[in-house]
Amino acid sequence: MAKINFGGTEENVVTREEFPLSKALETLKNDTIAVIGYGVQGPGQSLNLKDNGFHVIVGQRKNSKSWDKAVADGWIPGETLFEMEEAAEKGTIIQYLLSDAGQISAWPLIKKHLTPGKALYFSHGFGITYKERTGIIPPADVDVILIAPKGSGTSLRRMFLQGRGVNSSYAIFQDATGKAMERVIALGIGVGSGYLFETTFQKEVYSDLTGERGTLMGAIQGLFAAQYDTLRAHGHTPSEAFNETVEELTQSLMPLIAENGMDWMYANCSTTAQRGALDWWEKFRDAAKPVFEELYQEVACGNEAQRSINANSRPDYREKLDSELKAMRDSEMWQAGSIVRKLRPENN
Ligand SMILES: NC(=O)C1=CN([C@@H]2O[C@H](COP(=O)(O)OP(=O)(O)OC[C@H]3O[C@@H](n4cnc5c(N)ncnc54)[C@H](O)[C@@H]3O)[C@@H](O)[C@H]2O)C=CC1
Ligand SMILES: CC(=O)[C@](C)(O)C(=O)O
Ligand SMILES: [Mg+2]
Ligand SMILES: [Mg+2]
Repeated sequence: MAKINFGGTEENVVTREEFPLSKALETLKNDTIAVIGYGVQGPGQSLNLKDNGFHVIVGQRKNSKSWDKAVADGWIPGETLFEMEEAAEKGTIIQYLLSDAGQISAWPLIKKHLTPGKALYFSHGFGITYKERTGIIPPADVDVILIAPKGSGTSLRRMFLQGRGVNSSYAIFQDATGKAMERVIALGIGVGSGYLFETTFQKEVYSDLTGERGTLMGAIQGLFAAQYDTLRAHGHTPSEAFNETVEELTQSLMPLIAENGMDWMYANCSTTAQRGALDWWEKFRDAAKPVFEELYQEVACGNEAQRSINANSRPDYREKLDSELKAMRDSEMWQAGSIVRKLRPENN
């Protein structure tokens, strides 16, 4: 285990150098990894594990879009693709990758097959942390572990195929076999992570729910909309408002932040822009801080989890989500965006 100093704080990190793929394969050589659920994380994790040489099977409801996708991706019904329950029975490591609400309804089915010595694996701290709400209480004689890739399952697969990878956090909730640590690390390396950051189930879910509701998804759309609407209200055209709000950020400036940090992005903009950004950022921080504090409290007390369980357990949750996403897509800002994207020089 390496100790790495992150801006003054030492943290435990497992690296691929100390735990290479060959060691991961050796650790799990007698295991069958059953990936339950083939939505977004399921395909990314199962295909990466398979390509890395692990013994993987997939469990998914028959007669579903995800089943057809699994077949199209090369999983073979009756050999490597099964109904969820059959896969759970065959697997010694059960990667529970249904949606968080799906995990609640399928739990009785999975629980039956958690015989002593097996491992139950999550990619989110949700089911375990909010167990009073989810009812997910694993038997005491199985390992309960977590690998949470810090990215979409789509990126996990794409970046693996590009020879890159997405790092993950890892946690152990229950070590029944005495081998939970080597098992969880082997799985993290197996899904293609290069570095594994130590966390707990609770820390993972609190930070994840805050992040996706905050800067990663919720706050960024809110900030975009506020600026776009302001520019439009003052007579700027849709293309001008979109370019100055989204396009320049994603195409030009975000890649610079990713490469070398915020100050370096600033340094590659004009002195005029640097002056203004340095003067204004704290005002935006102070305006947003109370909203983030409220968000964190809602996450920590379980209200956010409950809202998501309620909404996503409804039989028509998919239609509802699709119609909300459509409303976003149809908004003037994102309609302007779809045209601006087509006009990128490389698409010409
Ligand atoms: N989407 C992502 O990229 C990320 C997801 N995670 C976590 O990974 C886990 C899996 O998430 P996703 O891949 O997004 O899941 P998802 O929302 O794509 O659903 C996965 C599968 O669950 C099935 N499903 C849903 N409800 C079901 C039910 N009641 N019975 C049986 N099957 C049902 C769906 O058909 C689908 O194939 C979750 O714990 C999530 O929080 C973690 C990091 C990123
Ligand atoms: C992709 C990811 O890590 C998220 C945003 O937390 C999620 O999809 O739940
Ligand atoms: Mg996340
Ligand atoms: Mg999440």
